[in-house]
Amino acid sequence: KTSKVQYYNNPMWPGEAHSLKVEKILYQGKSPYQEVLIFESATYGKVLVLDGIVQLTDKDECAYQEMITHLPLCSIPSPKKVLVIGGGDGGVLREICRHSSVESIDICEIDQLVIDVCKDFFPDLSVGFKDPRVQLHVGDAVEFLRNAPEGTYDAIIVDSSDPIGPAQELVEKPFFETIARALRPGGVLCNQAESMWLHTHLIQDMLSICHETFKGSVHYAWTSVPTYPSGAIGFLLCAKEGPSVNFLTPTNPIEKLEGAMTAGREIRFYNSEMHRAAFVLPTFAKRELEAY
Ligand SMILES: NCCCN[C@H]1CC[C@H](N)CC1
Repeated sequence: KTSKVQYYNNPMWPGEAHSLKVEKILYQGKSPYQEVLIFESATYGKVLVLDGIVQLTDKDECAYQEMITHLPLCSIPSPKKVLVIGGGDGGVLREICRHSSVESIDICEIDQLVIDVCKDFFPDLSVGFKDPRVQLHVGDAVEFLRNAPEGTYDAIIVDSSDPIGPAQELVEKPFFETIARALRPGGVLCNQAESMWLHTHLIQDMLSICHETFKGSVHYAWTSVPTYPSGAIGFLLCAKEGPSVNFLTPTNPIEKLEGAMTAGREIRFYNSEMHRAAFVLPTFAKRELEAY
C-alpha cells in the first residue's frame, strides 16, 4: 500500500514531488495555521508533515536540528541567552541543551497544535521542552521580538517552515531588523535558508537584507537532509557587529561539542569538521551567492 503525496504544484519546488511509503497514519488535524499530518513511514521512521511539506523524519532530523543549532552556538564563546523562533517540535531545544554555558532559552512558536502533537508522537524531539532553562511563548514571532528588550540574546535560531504559510513574514526585512535589535553586539543569528539547488533568488534576497542589517558578517552554510526537496538545506549565519566579532565560520569553530549528551541522546551528525565543511560551496553556488 503506497500513498503518493503528489504536490507538483507547490510553488517552492514546481514540477517535482516527493513520496514516502506510508505504513500507518498516526495523526491528522488542522490548526488555525496549517494542516498537520504524522505517519509511520516504511524506511524513515515517523514523519511530520505541515501543509503537505515534510518538516522532519526520525531518520534524518538530526542533520537539520544539530547543524542549525551548533553552527551558531559553537561560533561564539559561551552563549548564555538563546531565542528560538519556530521549532515547535522541540528538536532545536534538545540540541541547545547540550551547551552547558546556556542559562536561558526562549522559544516563540505560533502553532500550539504542533507542540502538542510532537509531545505525543516525537518524544525524542519534544524532550527539549523538559529542560528547566526553556521558556515557551506561543504567538507571533514579530510581536515577540518587538517586545524583546534591545541586545537581549547571544544567539537567535530561526527554525522556520517554508515562506508560503505562517512563516511568510520571516524572510522580510522588518523581521531581520527586529532580530538584529534583539541580539547583543557580537551576537549571532542562524536562519533556515532553503536550498541552493532550488531557491537562489530567495537566498540572494535574504543575503542582501542580511548584509544591510548585520554589519558583522553574513555566511551561507548548507547540509544534507535526504527528505527535504533537493536533499539539501541551507543556513544563513549572521553576526551583529560587536567589540570583537570572533565569529569564525569556515575556520575552526570555537567550541568543541563532541560527546555532549542531552537526556541520554548522543550527537549523530554534527562535528567540527562538518562545521567547517558546511561553509564550503560548490562553484555554481559561489557564483550565485557570494556576490550578495
Ligand atoms: N524543525 C523542523 C524543521 C523545519 N524546517 C523546514 C522544514 C521544511 C523544509 N522545506 C524547510 C525547512
